[in-house]
Amino acid sequence: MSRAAERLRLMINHLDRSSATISAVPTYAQTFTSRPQTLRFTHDTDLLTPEQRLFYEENGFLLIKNLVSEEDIDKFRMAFERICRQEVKVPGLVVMRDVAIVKSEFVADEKAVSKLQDFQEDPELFRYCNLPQILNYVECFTGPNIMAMHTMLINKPPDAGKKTSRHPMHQDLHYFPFRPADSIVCAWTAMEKVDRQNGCLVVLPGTHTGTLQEHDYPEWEGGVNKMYHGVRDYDPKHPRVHLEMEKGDTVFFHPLLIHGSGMNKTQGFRKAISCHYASAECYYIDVKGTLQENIENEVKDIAIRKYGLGEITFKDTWALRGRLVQGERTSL
Ligand SMILES: CCCCCCCCCCCCCCCCCCCC(=O)SCCNC(=O)CCNC(=O)[C@H](O)C(C)(C)COP(=O)(O)OP(=O)(O)OC[C@H]1O[C@@H](n2cnc3c(N)ncnc32)[C@H](O)[C@@H]1OP(=O)(O)O
Ligand SMILES: Nc1ncnc2c1ncn2[C@@H]1O[C@H](COP(=O)(O)OP(=O)(O)OP(=O)(O)O)[C@@H](O)[C@H]1O
Ligand SMILES: O=C(O)CCC(=O)C(=O)O
Ligand SMILES: [Fe+2]
Ligand SMILES: [Mg+2]
Repeated sequence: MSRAAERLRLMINHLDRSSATISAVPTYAQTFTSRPQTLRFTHDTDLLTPEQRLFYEENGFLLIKNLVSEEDIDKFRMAFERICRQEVKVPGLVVMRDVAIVKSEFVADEKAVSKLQDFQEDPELFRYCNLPQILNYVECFTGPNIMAMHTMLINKPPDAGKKTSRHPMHQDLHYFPFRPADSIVCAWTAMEKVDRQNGCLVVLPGTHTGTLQEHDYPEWEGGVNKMYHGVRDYDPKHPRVHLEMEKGDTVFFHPLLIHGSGMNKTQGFRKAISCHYASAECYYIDVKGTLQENIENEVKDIAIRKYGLGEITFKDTWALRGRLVQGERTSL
């Protein structure tokens, strides 16, 4: 047994025996989730410290400082700018504009773009998903066979005055027709300093131990972006944590963790790059008749309308976009 594993075993024994909390483990969730008796959400790869494993088990997220170099982030930023200037055309890429500016005149400029989605065919941006230091952490949550299922570069615009720059509280699993949830993880890297002013991520710690909630468009007066569904009823009293991060810091989080982001009150475009990974052993599920049927219908509509695809299944919209990044492609 490795030293880290041995420390973890001792720690778990301690948890099982004692009702006291461990002061070394910073925990936001301990008042409303029971402490894990077994480790359900993490694998032992010798990378995570026992404290980090317990933190993720209890809170559903883990922030790693300074994981991606400035140099890489600057390169991703340049790749983003080239796409905005329309100097490259990337197959499958979805360029989204904020609902508040979408009706205004088109300008080929980063100021018109609020999000790039599905950049798996852009070699420079997709390099993010293959960064070894990211995959080493991802493996702790997915195991060794890893698929990159969903890619995004978010360029959160200054709020145009209608609060449309907010991202409602949601669970990413709502969008995914594959399981098990515990073998899925999102990596989200700040491309610059993100804080409450420019709309950092906001998470409800511990909610990853719950179930998938019903999602729908929130009733916001100023409008809501396409597909920005939110959890219909979440407990507004649940403690929230604002994840303030520096350039290169990366948070890994569980797809059931309820999270969103606040308004961008600055004049800058807040940038982050992210990838949702899943174990290649995950399997597709049929979401017909479930809470996810509304998103299935929306995604299928877009696939048909935008890509001129005939009948396509929700499952296939994912199978076509997913890419193997480590190990063997077995099931997804
Ligand atoms: C190989 C198979 C391909 C299958 C493709 C399937 C594509 C769908 C992908 C969606 C999957 C979502 C997965 C997310 C999973 C992770 C969890 C993340 C949580 C989120 O991030 S939720 C948000 C994710 N969704 C998006 O980002 C939406 C993606 N955006 C788009 O699909 C397009 O940008 C959009 C919104 C459809 C617009 O594109 P386009 O049709 O090119 O734009 P037009 O300018 O022509 O406008 C058409 C029409 O739409 C209105 N519009 C435009 N932008 C918006 C907006 N942001 N919000 C609301 N409405 C918008 C525009 O006004 C036009 O309306 P009309 O009434 O004038 O027709
Ligand atoms: N009225 C609301 N209904 C639903 N979700 C909301 C509402 N207000 C804020 N949120 C969501 O809560 C999350 C964070 O909101 P928060 O209140 O922390 O941000 P903010 O108001 O922009 O910033 P701050 O509180 O720091 O001033 C975001 O996901 C946001 O979309
Ligand atoms: O970057 C953000 O503002 C939130 C992104 C997010 O949660 C998502 O796209 O799923
Ligand atoms: Fe999300
Ligand atoms: Mg607020």
